[in-house]
Amino acid sequence: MGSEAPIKLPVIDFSQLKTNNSINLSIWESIKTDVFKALIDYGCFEASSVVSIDLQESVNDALKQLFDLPTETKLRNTSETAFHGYVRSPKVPLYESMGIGNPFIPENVDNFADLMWPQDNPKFRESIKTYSKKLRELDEIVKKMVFESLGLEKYFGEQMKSTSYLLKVMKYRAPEPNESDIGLHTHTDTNIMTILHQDEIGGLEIQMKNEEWLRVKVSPNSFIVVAGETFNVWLNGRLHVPFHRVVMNGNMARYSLGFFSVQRASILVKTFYEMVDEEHPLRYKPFDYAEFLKFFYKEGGIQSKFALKNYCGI
Ligand SMILES: O=C(O)CCC(=O)C(=O)O
Ligand SMILES: [Fe+2]
Repeated sequence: MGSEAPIKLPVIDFSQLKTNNSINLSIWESIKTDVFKALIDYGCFEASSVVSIDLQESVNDALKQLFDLPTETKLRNTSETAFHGYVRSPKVPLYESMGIGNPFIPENVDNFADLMWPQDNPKFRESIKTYSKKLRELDEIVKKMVFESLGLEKYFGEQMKSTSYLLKVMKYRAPEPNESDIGLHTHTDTNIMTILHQDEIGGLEIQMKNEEWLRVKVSPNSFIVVAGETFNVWLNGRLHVPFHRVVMNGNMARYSLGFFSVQRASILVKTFYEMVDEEHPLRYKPFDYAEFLKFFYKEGGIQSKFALKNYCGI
């Protein structure tokens, strides 16, 4: 009675993977097994020790400064892609977000910083640039491990070239006493993979395969790596793609960020031929991710919990 251990996400430590800048192969193999299993069983895991506590703290400070800017300044963050610039919406009243495309390209961070702080903010620039490089490295490592686990190495380089990235920074204000505590509604990520970080306030909840909701609490410099629907289209549904949401509690604002990898427009998302056999019949038709996003945002796909399956499922 009450003795069942609470479910916890698998924790995978990447800090020993490289010694003197070269990969330790036996550690690579052991982490690879854990990563692949976690993405099949949970669709996510905690990646620990990817950045230093100091770097994480300077990014946390940067986010607070950014969201404290006047709304008219934040509105300068625009994008051709819906929801990639500054977002505020009555549908998610606690939520506010901004985006930097391909943030490991220094010029993209500089352009964003120039818009927000014409008088300059060198600390913001430097911390976001270093941080984004680390996140991109983690993204590549995790994907390479999954590709290797399934004998798909030959596709890896090509897939990485057809990927673009978005660093989305988010603030959730605390709800008023008569307001809902939902910060972000239940959804799956439709992109390839997301690397999330939340501050000490917490609030991220992930649904397990048994439908139980797990309130995620991780170390201050850890990330939660989450498989997205596009990844599962490539792999014909072999991964678990978890529903997740943000539920606020307490009276403090919450800050989080997500490093989203997305298939570039005009390069079709399609299942690898090797992933289809009698036991695994083809589950998805090829599609263009940018076209899907138009459907998602304009034709009400966003209302559906199964938007991508509705769009391209067989
Ligand atoms: O703020 C968070 O922790 C989650 C954000 C999220 O799930 C998303 O933007 O897709
Ligand atoms: Fe999400």
